[in-house]
Amino acid sequence: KSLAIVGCPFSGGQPRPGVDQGPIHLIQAGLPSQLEELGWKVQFDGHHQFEDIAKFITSDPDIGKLKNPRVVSKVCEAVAKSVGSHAKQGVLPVTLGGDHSLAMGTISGTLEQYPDACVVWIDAHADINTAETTDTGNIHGMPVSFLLGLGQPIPEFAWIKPQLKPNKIVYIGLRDVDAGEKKILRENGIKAFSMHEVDKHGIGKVVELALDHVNPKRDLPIHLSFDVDALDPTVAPSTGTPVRGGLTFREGHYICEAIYETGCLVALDIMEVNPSLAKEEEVRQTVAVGCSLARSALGETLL
Ligand SMILES: N[C@@]1(C(=O)O)CN(C[C@@H]2CCCCN2)C[C@@H]1CCC[B-](O)(O)O
Ligand SMILES: [Mn+2]
Ligand SMILES: [Mn+2]
Ligand SMILES: [Mn+2]
Repeated sequence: KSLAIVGCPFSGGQPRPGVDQGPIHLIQAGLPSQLEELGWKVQFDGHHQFEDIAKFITSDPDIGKLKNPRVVSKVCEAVAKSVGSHAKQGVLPVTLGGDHSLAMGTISGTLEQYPDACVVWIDAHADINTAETTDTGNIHGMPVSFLLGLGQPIPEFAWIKPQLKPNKIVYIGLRDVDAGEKKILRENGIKAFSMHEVDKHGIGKVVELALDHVNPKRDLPIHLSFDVDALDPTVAPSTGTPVRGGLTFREGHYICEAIYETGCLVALDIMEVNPSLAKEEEVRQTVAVGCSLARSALGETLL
């Protein structure tokens, strides 16, 4: 079994510097050899993929509220090609962010190869704002709306085929959802397990219910997109938009272990590790949790 680590040194979907250094910190913490330890054949295409794209875009004025729209779009398009080509070769793409706007690329790539794939989105946020609903204009808060084809089409993002259907995505960990996003979730009947449901049912039941919704027969490919800010800030402090009251270390890892156990995982994203936002020990802790989440999603077990 082969996997390809797709390092995405990209921060254009949000304003805080440093998240582009997430991949190199995860790699330098030893992730490739940790995954080889689990029996994976690991390929890594280097730290500089996608970096030169921004150079060719000399001007990138806001489109409405959207910031860095052309660079975000072009980088995500390149990520889609990379993820799609790995998937086509039967190689499991492990995308390391970088901010969560990159999921427009990773999930587009997955759907190219696995049109029937479902998406499990682990996050404090829904990342489903449209150009009309976003308050910040930060595109890392919007990828799901593009993947679903919601809101007015934006020519610069025309490459994104709205292949994802509302009943093929499920969220776990939500606790900071904008009013406009709540409306979108409701109107589209999108299933979301907030931290309230996690408290109520326990993580085991929530994962079961989430998979029952998007993958009832456990026979569909799964794309797991994990934003480390889904975890409580005491667990993953060095991230761009921390929100209190998040998943425990174990709840986060349980989700990854349970997804691996389905045998359906075809793509993994570990996003929003920003190694420049906290003290050295907290950065180390956040990077370490990014690596351990990846290991758990890729077969590491406790016994
Ligand atoms: N919805 C958001 C957006 O910017 O669109 C607004 N939110 C920050 C905002 C601060 C004030 C209280 C309400 N929340 C961040 C989120 C995007 C997170 C992107 B992710 O990839 O980190 O999940
Ligand atoms: Mn390659
Ligand atoms: Mn996110
Ligand atoms: Mn988030």
